[in-house]
Amino acid sequence: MSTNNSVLVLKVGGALLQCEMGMARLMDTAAAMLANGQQVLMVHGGGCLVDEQLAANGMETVKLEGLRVTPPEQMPIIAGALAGTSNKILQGAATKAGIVSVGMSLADGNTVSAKIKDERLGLVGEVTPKDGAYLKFILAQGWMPICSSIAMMDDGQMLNVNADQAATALAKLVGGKLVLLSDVSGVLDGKGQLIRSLNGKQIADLVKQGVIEKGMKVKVEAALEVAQWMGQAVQVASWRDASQLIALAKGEAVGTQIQP
Ligand SMILES: Nc1ncnc2c1ncn2[C@@H]1O[C@H](COP(=O)(O)OP(=O)(O)O)[C@@H](O)[C@H]1O
Ligand SMILES: CC(=O)N[C@@H](CCC(=O)OP(=O)(O)O)C(=O)O
Repeated sequence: MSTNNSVLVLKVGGALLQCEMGMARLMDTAAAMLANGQQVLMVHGGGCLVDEQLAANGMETVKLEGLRVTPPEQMPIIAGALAGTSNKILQGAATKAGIVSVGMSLADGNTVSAKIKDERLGLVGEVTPKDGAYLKFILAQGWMPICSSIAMMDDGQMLNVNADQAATALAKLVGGKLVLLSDVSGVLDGKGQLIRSLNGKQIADLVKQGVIEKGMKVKVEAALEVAQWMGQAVQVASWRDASQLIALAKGEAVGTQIQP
Protein backbone atom coordinates (compact mmCIF):
# COMPACT_ATOMS: atom_id res chain seq x y z
CA MET A 1 0.00 0.00 0.00
CA SER A 2 1.27 3.44 -0.87
CA THR A 3 2.60 5.39 2.09
CA ASN A 4 4.20 8.34 0.39
CA ASN A 5 3.61 11.73 1.94
CA SER A 6 1.82 13.34 -0.93
CA VAL A 7 -1.95 13.74 -0.81
CA LEU A 8 -3.97 11.43 -3.02
CA VAL A 9 -6.62 13.46 -4.83
CA LEU A 10 -9.39 11.09 -5.90
CA LYS A 11 -11.99 12.50 -8.25
CA VAL A 12 -15.12 10.42 -8.70
CA GLY A 13 -17.71 10.88 -11.41
CA GLY A 14 -21.41 11.18 -10.80
CA ALA A 15 -22.42 7.71 -11.98
CA LEU A 16 -20.75 6.33 -8.82
CA LEU A 17 -23.54 7.89 -6.76
CA GLN A 18 -26.04 5.57 -8.40
CA CYS A 19 -24.04 2.45 -7.56
CA GLU A 20 -24.25 1.42 -3.91
CA MET A 21 -21.70 -1.36 -4.28
CA GLY A 22 -19.24 0.86 -6.15
CA MET A 23 -19.44 3.49 -3.42
CA ALA A 24 -18.96 0.89 -0.67
CA ARG A 25 -15.91 -0.59 -2.43
CA LEU A 26 -14.35 2.78 -3.09
CA MET A 27 -14.88 3.97 0.49
CA ASP A 28 -13.43 0.73 1.88
CA THR A 29 -10.35 1.36 -0.29
CA ALA A 30 -10.13 4.95 0.93
CA ALA A 31 -10.55 3.80 4.56
CA ALA A 32 -7.65 1.36 4.19
CA MET A 33 -5.46 4.12 2.71
CA LEU A 34 -6.35 6.53 5.52
CA ALA A 35 -5.63 3.85 8.14
CA ASN A 36 -2.22 3.51 6.53
CA GLY A 37 -1.49 7.20 6.95
CA GLN A 38 -2.22 8.20 3.36
CA GLN A 39 -4.01 11.55 3.15
CA VAL A 40 -6.96 11.36 0.77
CA LEU A 41 -8.92 14.27 -0.69
CA MET A 42 -12.08 13.27 -2.56
CA VAL A 43 -13.57 15.52 -5.23
CA HIS A 44 -16.86 14.56 -6.80
CA GLY A 45 -19.14 15.26 -9.72
CA GLY A 46 -22.79 14.40 -9.99
CA GLY A 47 -23.67 15.29 -13.56
CA CYS A 48 -26.28 12.55 -13.86
CA LEU A 49 -27.99 13.68 -10.65
CA VAL A 50 -28.08 17.23 -11.99
CA ASP A 51 -29.66 15.95 -15.24
CA GLU A 52 -32.35 14.16 -13.21
CA GLN A 53 -33.09 17.15 -10.99
CA LEU A 54 -33.30 19.55 -13.93
CA ALA A 55 -35.67 17.20 -15.75
CA ALA A 56 -37.82 16.83 -12.61
CA ASN A 57 -38.13 20.62 -12.58
CA GLY A 58 -39.03 20.76 -16.27
CA MET A 59 -35.67 22.21 -17.29
CA GLU A 60 -33.49 21.31 -20.22
CA THR A 61 -29.87 20.14 -20.14
CA VAL A 62 -27.55 21.76 -22.69
CA LYS A 63 -23.85 20.89 -22.90
CA LEU A 64 -21.07 22.48 -24.94
CA GLU A 65 -17.98 20.31 -25.40
CA GLY A 66 -18.72 18.41 -22.19
CA LEU A 67 -19.56 21.48 -20.06
CA ARG A 68 -23.08 22.24 -18.84
CA VAL A 69 -24.49 25.56 -19.99
CA THR A 70 -25.70 27.02 -16.68
CA PRO A 71 -28.41 29.71 -16.88
CA PRO A 72 -29.01 31.56 -13.58
CA GLU A 73 -32.43 29.96 -13.07
CA GLN A 74 -30.81 26.49 -13.02
CA MET A 75 -28.17 27.38 -10.45
CA PRO A 76 -30.22 26.63 -7.30
CA ILE A 77 -31.08 23.16 -8.63
CA ILE A 78 -27.51 22.45 -9.73
CA ALA A 79 -26.07 23.61 -6.40
CA GLY A 80 -28.66 21.52 -4.55
CA ALA A 81 -27.82 18.42 -6.57
CA LEU A 82 -24.02 18.81 -6.30
CA ALA A 83 -23.24 20.55 -2.98
CA GLY A 84 -26.30 19.00 -1.34
CA THR A 85 -27.54 15.60 -2.47
CA SER A 86 -24.36 14.26 -4.15
CA ASN A 87 -22.08 15.47 -1.38
CA LYS A 88 -24.24 13.98 1.36
CA ILE A 89 -24.73 10.64 -0.44
CA LEU A 90 -20.95 10.29 -0.58
CA GLN A 91 -20.56 11.39 3.02
CA GLY A 92 -23.04 8.71 3.98
CA ALA A 93 -21.00 6.05 2.20
CA ALA A 94 -17.80 7.36 3.82
CA THR A 95 -19.36 7.34 7.28
CA LYS A 96 -20.57 3.77 6.74
CA ALA A 97 -16.98 2.77 5.92
CA GLY A 98 -15.76 4.30 9.19
CA ILE A 99 -14.21 7.38 7.58
CA VAL A 100 -14.41 10.76 9.32
CA SER A 101 -15.24 13.09 6.45
CA VAL A 102 -15.78 16.80 6.01
CA GLY A 103 -18.33 17.64 3.33
CA MET A 104 -17.36 20.88 1.60
CA SER A 105 -17.44 22.76 -1.68
CA LEU A 106 -14.97 24.87 -3.64
CA ALA A 107 -16.64 27.87 -1.96
CA ASP A 108 -15.29 26.93 1.48
CA GLY A 109 -12.20 28.15 3.32
CA ASN A 110 -10.89 30.60 0.73
CA THR A 111 -9.59 27.51 -1.09
CA VAL A 112 -9.83 28.69 -4.72
CA SER A 113 -10.45 31.83 -6.76
CA ALA A 114 -13.40 31.57 -9.11
CA LYS A 115 -14.46 33.51 -12.17
CA ILE A 116 -16.85 33.10 -15.08
CA LYS A 117 -15.21 30.80 -17.61
CA ASP A 118 -16.93 31.87 -20.81
CA GLU A 119 -20.02 34.08 -21.13
CA ARG A 120 -21.59 31.58 -23.55
CA LEU A 121 -21.71 28.99 -20.76
CA GLY A 122 -23.56 31.19 -18.26
CA LEU A 123 -22.68 30.60 -14.62
CA VAL A 124 -19.89 28.11 -15.31
CA GLY A 125 -16.79 28.74 -13.27
CA GLU A 126 -13.07 28.47 -13.78
CA VAL A 127 -11.08 28.04 -10.59
CA THR A 128 -7.46 28.54 -9.62
CA PRO A 129 -5.71 27.49 -6.39
CA LYS A 130 -5.77 30.12 -3.62
CA ASP A 131 -5.23 29.00 -0.01
CA GLY A 132 -4.60 25.40 1.07
CA ALA A 133 -4.82 26.04 4.83
CA TYR A 134 -8.37 24.74 5.29
CA LEU A 135 -7.76 21.54 3.32
CA LYS A 136 -4.40 20.92 4.95
CA PHE A 137 -5.95 21.28 8.39
CA ILE A 138 -8.63 18.69 7.60
CA LEU A 139 -6.12 16.31 6.03
CA ALA A 140 -3.72 16.64 8.97
CA GLN A 141 -6.46 15.31 11.29
CA GLY A 142 -6.65 12.13 9.22
CA TRP A 143 -10.10 13.20 8.04
CA MET A 144 -11.19 13.02 4.42
CA PRO A 145 -12.51 16.17 2.74
CA ILE A 146 -15.29 15.40 0.26
CA CYS A 147 -15.50 18.40 -2.04
CA SER A 148 -18.23 19.29 -4.53
CA SER A 149 -17.56 21.48 -7.54
CA ILE A 150 -19.75 24.45 -6.57
CA ALA A 151 -17.61 27.58 -6.30
CA MET A 152 -18.25 31.21 -5.41
CA MET A 153 -17.04 34.50 -6.83
CA ASP A 154 -15.92 37.35 -4.56
CA ASP A 155 -19.34 38.96 -4.94
CA GLY A 156 -21.03 35.83 -3.56
CA GLN A 157 -22.32 34.52 -6.90
CA MET A 158 -22.32 30.70 -7.03
CA LEU A 159 -20.69 29.06 -10.03
CA ASN A 160 -20.92 25.55 -11.48
CA VAL A 161 -17.46 24.08 -12.11
CA ASN A 162 -16.78 20.89 -14.01
CA ALA A 163 -15.64 18.43 -11.35
CA ASP A 164 -12.54 17.26 -13.25
CA GLN A 165 -11.43 20.90 -13.46
CA ALA A 166 -12.23 21.31 -9.75
CA ALA A 167 -9.99 18.33 -8.99
CA THR A 168 -7.25 19.89 -11.15
CA ALA A 169 -7.19 23.08 -9.09
CA LEU A 170 -7.22 21.19 -5.78
CA ALA A 171 -4.48 18.77 -6.87
CA LYS A 172 -2.32 21.76 -7.80
CA LEU A 173 -3.11 23.47 -4.51
CA VAL A 174 -2.03 20.54 -2.32
CA GLY A 175 0.65 19.27 -4.71
CA GLY A 176 -1.18 15.96 -4.73
CA LYS A 177 -1.21 12.88 -6.89
CA LEU A 178 -4.36 13.02 -9.02
CA VAL A 179 -6.46 10.00 -9.98
CA LEU A 180 -9.62 10.57 -12.01
CA LEU A 181 -12.08 7.72 -11.50
CA SER A 182 -14.91 7.40 -14.00
CA ASP A 183 -17.33 4.71 -15.15
CA VAL A 184 -14.96 3.51 -17.88
CA SER A 185 -11.67 1.67 -17.30
CA GLY A 186 -9.68 4.55 -18.78
CA VAL A 187 -9.36 6.26 -22.14
CA LEU A 188 -10.55 3.87 -24.85
CA ASP A 189 -9.43 3.77 -28.48
CA GLY A 190 -11.75 3.66 -31.50
CA LYS A 191 -12.26 -0.09 -30.93
CA GLY A 192 -13.11 0.24 -27.26
CA GLN A 193 -9.70 -1.02 -26.09
CA LEU A 194 -7.99 0.58 -23.11
CA ILE A 195 -5.09 2.89 -24.00
CA ARG A 196 -2.40 2.43 -21.32
CA SER A 197 -0.52 5.68 -21.84
CA LEU A 198 -1.11 8.99 -23.61
CA ASN A 199 0.90 12.17 -24.07
CA GLY A 200 -0.29 15.63 -25.12
CA LYS A 201 0.32 15.07 -28.82
CA GLN A 202 -1.55 11.74 -28.84
CA ILE A 203 -4.44 13.32 -26.92
CA ALA A 204 -4.70 16.16 -29.44
CA ASP A 205 -4.75 13.64 -32.31
CA LEU A 206 -7.45 11.48 -30.71
CA VAL A 207 -9.58 14.56 -29.95
CA LYS A 208 -9.20 15.67 -33.57
CA GLN A 209 -10.28 12.22 -34.77
CA GLY A 210 -13.32 12.38 -32.47
CA VAL A 211 -12.22 9.30 -30.50
CA ILE A 212 -11.94 11.30 -27.29
CA GLU A 213 -15.01 13.51 -26.87
CA LYS A 214 -17.47 15.10 -24.44
CA GLY A 215 -16.76 14.45 -20.76
CA MET A 216 -13.64 12.44 -21.57
CA LYS A 217 -12.15 15.36 -23.53
CA VAL A 218 -12.60 17.63 -20.51
CA LYS A 219 -11.13 14.89 -18.30
CA VAL A 220 -7.95 14.16 -20.28
CA GLU A 221 -7.28 17.86 -20.76
CA ALA A 222 -7.64 18.40 -17.00
CA ALA A 223 -5.36 15.40 -16.40
CA LEU A 224 -2.74 16.70 -18.83
CA GLU A 225 -2.70 20.10 -17.15
CA VAL A 226 -1.92 18.53 -13.76
CA ALA A 227 0.57 16.02 -15.22
CA GLN A 228 2.52 18.90 -16.75
CA TRP A 229 2.25 21.00 -13.59
CA MET A 230 3.42 18.15 -11.32
CA GLY A 231 5.84 16.53 -13.76
CA GLN A 232 4.25 13.14 -13.10
CA ALA A 233 1.58 11.02 -14.74
CA VAL A 234 -2.09 11.43 -13.86
CA GLN A 235 -4.25 8.32 -13.96
CA VAL A 236 -7.68 7.97 -15.54
CA ALA A 237 -9.29 4.78 -14.28
CA SER A 238 -12.56 3.26 -13.11
CA TRP A 239 -14.27 3.14 -9.73
CA ARG A 240 -16.30 0.23 -11.13
CA ASP A 241 -13.34 -2.10 -11.41
CA ALA A 242 -12.49 -3.73 -8.05
CA SER A 243 -9.09 -4.91 -9.28
CA GLN A 244 -8.16 -1.36 -10.32
CA LEU A 245 -9.03 -0.14 -6.82
CA ILE A 246 -6.85 -2.82 -5.22
CA ALA A 247 -3.97 -1.92 -7.54
CA LEU A 248 -4.51 1.76 -6.79
CA ALA A 249 -4.31 1.12 -3.04
CA LYS A 250 -0.98 -0.64 -3.62
CA GLY A 251 0.27 2.45 -5.45
CA GLU A 252 0.34 0.65 -8.81
CA ALA A 253 -0.45 2.28 -12.15
CA VAL A 254 -4.04 1.69 -13.24
CA GLY A 255 -6.13 2.64 -16.27
CA THR A 256 -4.65 5.23 -18.62
CA GLN A 257 -1.51 7.14 -17.64
CA ILE A 258 -1.69 10.72 -18.91
CA GLN A 259 1.98 11.65 -19.29
CA PRO A 260 3.42 15.14 -18.74
N1 LIG B 1 -12.21 7.79 -25.88
C1 LIG B 1 -13.05 7.64 -24.83
N2 LIG B 1 -12.77 6.72 -23.89
C2 LIG B 1 -13.60 6.53 -22.83
N3 LIG B 1 -14.73 7.25 -22.63
C3 LIG B 1 -15.06 8.21 -23.53
C4 LIG B 1 -14.22 8.45 -24.67
N4 LIG B 1 -14.78 9.46 -25.38
C5 LIG B 1 -15.89 9.82 -24.74
N5 LIG B 1 -16.09 9.08 -23.62
C6 LIG B 1 -17.22 9.23 -22.71
O1 LIG B 1 -16.77 9.92 -21.56
C7 LIG B 1 -17.44 9.39 -20.42
C8 LIG B 1 -16.66 9.79 -19.18
O2 LIG B 1 -16.77 11.19 -18.99
P1 LIG B 1 -17.86 11.77 -17.96
O3 LIG B 1 -19.22 11.27 -18.34
O4 LIG B 1 -17.66 13.21 -17.83
O5 LIG B 1 -17.43 10.96 -16.66
P2 LIG B 1 -17.47 11.30 -15.13
O6 LIG B 1 -18.90 11.67 -14.80
O7 LIG B 1 -17.03 10.02 -14.52
O8 LIG B 1 -16.52 12.41 -14.91
C9 LIG B 1 -17.53 7.92 -20.70
O9 LIG B 1 -18.54 7.28 -19.96
C10 LIG B 1 -17.79 7.91 -22.21
O10 LIG B 1 -19.17 7.95 -22.47
C1 LIG C 1 -19.76 23.07 -15.79
C2 LIG C 1 -20.14 21.64 -15.64
O1 LIG C 1 -20.22 20.93 -16.63
N1 LIG C 1 -20.37 21.19 -14.40
C3 LIG C 1 -20.74 19.84 -14.09
C4 LIG C 1 -20.42 19.58 -12.63
C5 LIG C 1 -20.62 18.15 -12.22
C6 LIG C 1 -19.66 17.20 -12.91
O2 LIG C 1 -18.64 17.56 -13.47
O3 LIG C 1 -20.04 15.90 -12.77
P1 LIG C 1 -19.36 14.61 -13.42
O4 LIG C 1 -17.98 14.50 -12.85
O5 LIG C 1 -20.25 13.51 -12.97
O6 LIG C 1 -19.33 14.77 -14.91
C7 LIG C 1 -22.23 19.60 -14.36
O7 LIG C 1 -23.02 20.50 -14.16
O8 LIG C 1 -22.56 18.47 -14.72
